[in-house]
Amino acid sequence: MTPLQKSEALIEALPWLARFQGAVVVIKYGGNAMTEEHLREKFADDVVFLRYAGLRPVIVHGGGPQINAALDLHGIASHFTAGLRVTTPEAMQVVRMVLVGQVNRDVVGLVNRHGPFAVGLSGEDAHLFTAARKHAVVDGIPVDIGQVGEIVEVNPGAVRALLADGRVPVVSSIARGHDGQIYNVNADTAAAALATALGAAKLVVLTDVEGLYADWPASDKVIRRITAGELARMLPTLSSGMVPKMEACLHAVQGGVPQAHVVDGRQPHVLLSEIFTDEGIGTMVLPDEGDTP
Ligand SMILES: Nc1ncnc2c1ncn2[C@@H]1O[C@H](COP(=O)(O)OP(=O)(O)O)[C@@H](O)[C@H]1O
Ligand SMILES: CC(=O)N[C@@H](CCC(=O)OP(=O)(O)O)C(=O)O
Repeated sequence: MTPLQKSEALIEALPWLARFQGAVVVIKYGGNAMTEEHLREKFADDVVFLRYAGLRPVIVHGGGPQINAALDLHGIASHFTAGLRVTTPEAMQVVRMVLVGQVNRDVVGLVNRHGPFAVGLSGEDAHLFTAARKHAVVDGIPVDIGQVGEIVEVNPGAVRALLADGRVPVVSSIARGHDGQIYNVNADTAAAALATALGAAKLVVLTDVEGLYADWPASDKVIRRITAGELARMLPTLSSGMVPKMEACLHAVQGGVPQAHVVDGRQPHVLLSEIFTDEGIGTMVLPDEGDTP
């Protein structure tokens, strides 16, 4: 690339830099998007780039595959119902240990290669997330899935304080309950709840597929744009991990977040491509017409 081409590439980002100056962007970093080291480093570089460019990124991370591996080592089998982990008290200890003690630390460490930006938080900290026990619904029937939580309250004060101090909050999706228990919350759900509570300009979900496929697994045609109403109608047809992911995007836009995106975390620098170009990366979820804030 010549110096002129480099300058032109930077100038192309100008409208987006102006538009998102000071904006909070919540990034859901899925466990499946963090399996390769060179991609993990590029992800962290992008986050720090956003911070230096004047945006206020917040990371909510997952860790499904990492939890599966740790449960395996403990001789505990992994079971999912409607995309949610069936979480026994025994499994809950492993989930918390892996998310808060391992994955959160790794993400904080990657971002902090660039300076003192990232601060890790569990959703339990400063009452960030309060959850109630959630049941999965299978064929219209509620099914007990153990210590899985749905978020009933978000207290984003600690995250706001970190943002005001120029930090990059890195949040694990564990919540405390009013009943004194700890709960395992799906990380997509947690990211959407936090994006809504912070009044974020965007929710960006990094996963291991290009976006929402129209007719998966029969076809891999990516849906580029979908409105909340269209997505609500499509939700009952979705399976596995896409259920909580697309529910989360729907709740975010219904909660006032102007746009939610599902993008391919296997693509290097996908975060910058999504925020600074207009080329339609992945799937964009928009509010219904008339609901635009
Ligand atoms: N309609 C769909 N479009 C894309 N992926 C789908 C769809 N339905 C189910 N999936 C599955 O959902 C997976 C993503 O969810 P999940 O494994 O929970 O990701 P993450 O760890 O990033 O949260 C995809 O890898 C794919 O196997
Ligand atoms: C209730 C529930 O399913 N919790 C998830 C939390 C981690 C997560 O969501 O990780 P990914 O984003 O990588 O899938 C789990 O235990 O796997």
